[in-house]
Amino acid sequence: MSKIRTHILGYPRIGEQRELKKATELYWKGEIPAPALESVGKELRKHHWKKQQAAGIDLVPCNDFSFYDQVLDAICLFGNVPARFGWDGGSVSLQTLFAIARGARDSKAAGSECCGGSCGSGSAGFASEMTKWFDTNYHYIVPEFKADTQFKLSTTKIFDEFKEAQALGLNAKPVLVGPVTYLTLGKVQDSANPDFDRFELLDRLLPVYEEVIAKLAAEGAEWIQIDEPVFALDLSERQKECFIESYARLAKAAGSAKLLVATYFGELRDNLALFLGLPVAALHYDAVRGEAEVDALLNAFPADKILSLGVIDGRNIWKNNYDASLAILEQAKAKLGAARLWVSASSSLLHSPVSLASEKKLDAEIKDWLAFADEKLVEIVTLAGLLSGSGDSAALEANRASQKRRRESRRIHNPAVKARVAAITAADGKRDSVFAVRQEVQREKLGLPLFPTTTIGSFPQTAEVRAARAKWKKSALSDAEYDAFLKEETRKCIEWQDEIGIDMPVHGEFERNDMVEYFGEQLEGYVFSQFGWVQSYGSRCVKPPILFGDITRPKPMTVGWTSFAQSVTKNPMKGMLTGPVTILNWSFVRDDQPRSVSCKQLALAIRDEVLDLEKAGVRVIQIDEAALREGLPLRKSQWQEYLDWAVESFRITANGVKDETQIHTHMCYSEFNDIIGAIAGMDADVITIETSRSNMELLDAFVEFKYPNEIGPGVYDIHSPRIPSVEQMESLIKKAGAVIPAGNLWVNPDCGLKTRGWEEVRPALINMVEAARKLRAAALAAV
Ligand SMILES: CN1c2c(nc(N)[nH]c2=O)NC[C@@H]1CNc1ccc(C(=O)N[C@@H](CCC(=O)N[C@@H](CCC(=O)N[C@@H](CCC(=O)O)C(=O)O)C(=O)O)C(=O)O)cc1
Ligand SMILES: N[C@@H](CCS)C(=O)O
Ligand SMILES: [Zn+2]
Repeated sequence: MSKIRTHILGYPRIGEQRELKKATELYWKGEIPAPALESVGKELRKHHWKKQQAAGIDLVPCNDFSFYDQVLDAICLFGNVPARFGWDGGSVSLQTLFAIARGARDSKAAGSECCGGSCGSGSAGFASEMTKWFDTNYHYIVPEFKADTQFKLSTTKIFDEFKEAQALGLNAKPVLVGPVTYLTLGKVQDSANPDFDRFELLDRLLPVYEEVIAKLAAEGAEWIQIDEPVFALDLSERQKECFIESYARLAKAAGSAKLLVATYFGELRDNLALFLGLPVAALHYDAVRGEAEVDALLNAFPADKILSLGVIDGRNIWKNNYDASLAILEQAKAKLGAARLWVSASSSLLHSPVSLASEKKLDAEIKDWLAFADEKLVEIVTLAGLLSGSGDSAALEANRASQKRRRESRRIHNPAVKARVAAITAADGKRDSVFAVRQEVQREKLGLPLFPTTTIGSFPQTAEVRAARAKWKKSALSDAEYDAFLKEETRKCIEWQDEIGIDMPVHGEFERNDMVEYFGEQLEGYVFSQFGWVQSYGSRCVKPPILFGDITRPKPMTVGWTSFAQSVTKNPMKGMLTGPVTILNWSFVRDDQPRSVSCKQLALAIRDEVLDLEKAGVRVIQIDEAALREGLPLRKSQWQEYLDWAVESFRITANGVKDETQIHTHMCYSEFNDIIGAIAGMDADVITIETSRSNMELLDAFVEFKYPNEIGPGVYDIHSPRIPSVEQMESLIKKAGAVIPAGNLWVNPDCGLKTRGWEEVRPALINMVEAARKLRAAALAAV
């Protein structure tokens, strides 16, 4: 029996202890030079290849490493650098790469980047936009196109990393984002030609792909992986034509090298025939998200190609069920034969934490159910071995036993929670009165001025705050000391808000490591790791908590902090919670029940918190749903079903309160046009949204829909270190005021202030309050 080959599409780049994050941030601060950062990158790549090799992976990827983002690497590879960065047309430097991602104060000195997000449009080298990668919590840099965009080979990274692997004795598989995905993910930013069709650029882009592929082939690459995850989306005829044209040309350019085209994150549906017809040697398919389609795929699979089946979930942390995977793989083997079948993970392992090895505190019972990236490597190799008939039958038995332990664990199932979900009725999601009635009651109770000012919740998570938490976690700071420190931070923050005249203060979220992890840590049914970091954008990482069982809230989670905060001020304090949909979308969630059920369990737990806050006298409660939109399925036909249960979950959470309690929600970086009906259906009294960078354009959806409730369109771009002036914010509020009734309009930043420094936040909020005051005075004078 021939051996079945194994490979992965990509490996996490951050390092087991986030070495890449730490080195990159030191470089940004000027504390280490570029060669030192390069050397950390090189060591990490070597370490990652060695781990894959040691696990027995046959074909390791290269160029999956990145100092920031793989799409940004492609932007640099193709010389698609926006003109504002002053690139001289030579090899794109690391400085320019970071400037595209983070902004450059001076386009001629593109290394002097200035922010952790992106600079506002007033700055010469403002950063390129960043947006989420499909339905993940990973963000990529958006390529920018103009009608006259030209492409030319402009970096050697992909060749250098291939050679680096060669020098270590590995014939690695270079990975590159595909041309149709690249053009689809980019945006036309051309004021002279706003309607330019970006797919017109294909003919200019393909020669660079041909050059890269031919060069890799000449250097000895046996396989080249081209990622085309847009196959999981609804494709236009134009995109389909682009696929045909692209791969006819790339297949010719490959020469002695063989191409593998990878799709992941969803089913192919009506793109199946197009995918299977690509003139390439191998195709990768996500058999986790696309399990229901495997039959159709196998029945139509061409006789001349290799199929790479991703049976290990690259997006979640559960140990693979070997029996279930083997059933799929056996079926594929029977159709294609062992020589034409490869075993892999569904997607790149970029979306998985690195390794379980350093998790010393993780609950032992639950740890036995998990597999992070390193454990997934072993799973891939074990499955291929079992399939080849040479496998480790003890491993199969151990896997069966572990699956059984998980299935039967008493810790997963809580009959009371299941009964409570089953007993949910429409009344649970309904306020006592309609918005117009509530608005009157709340106006009277809260006594807020016109254009009330507030913020979104977090204040700067300074190095001091994070260091105190780190010390407390290591027991170098006692509970009492940490508590006193946090109280002092909170008190100072609230007093300052009162001093500058913020109408509705927040407590600042200093006690929270992350808006999702913090709640996960306090809910029963969750465990959390120590080092389970996953890259979110650039050097920023998140540590998603692990939702493993039925959810309960053993005790109030935020009432103590919010009550303390309220005691500091006479102004109405806004209590701050993360909503069930966002907690779900930013957690690793159980795979043994529908997401909708987990979401409703979370909704009931957060509802209890909302009601406890109300009981404690908190008159305003914000329930953040930052990730509501990103949870939308990739196919439009599935949107409504998701929106139905997501909105219902929010309503269950929020709507048990009295009319006089004001419910806020918040959403950042969302396009609202196509989901505005669902947002209105949430029936929050106030919604705050991110609008400043779009110059209030994102408000259009609310205006067109005649959104009835109150709105706080952001007037301060918190991704930028720039301090907005009173006039800038005044003009944004006026713009909003022209289309939203003045009595419904709030004044606030786009999002939380946790990534900003106090030196930026202080003047920006003082200006914001002043802008609101001026407009208030003008409005009163006009009466
Ligand atoms: C709004 N966003 C969020 C997303 N997902 C979430 N789960 N949460 C979000 O807020 N997705 C979309 C966006 C993405 N945006 C961001 C913004 C900022 C970050 C970020 O700052 N991440 C931090 C890690 C945050 C954290 O949990 N920190 C912990 C641990 C801190 C730490 O590393 N401590 C060190 C010691 C430090 C010292 O001694 O000074 C250690 O333990 O070794 C904490 O605060 O306690 C990051 O650093 O990347 C992410 C996404
Ligand atoms: N309340 C959170 C929302 C972020 S989306 C914050 O202010 O950071
Ligand atoms: Zn936000």
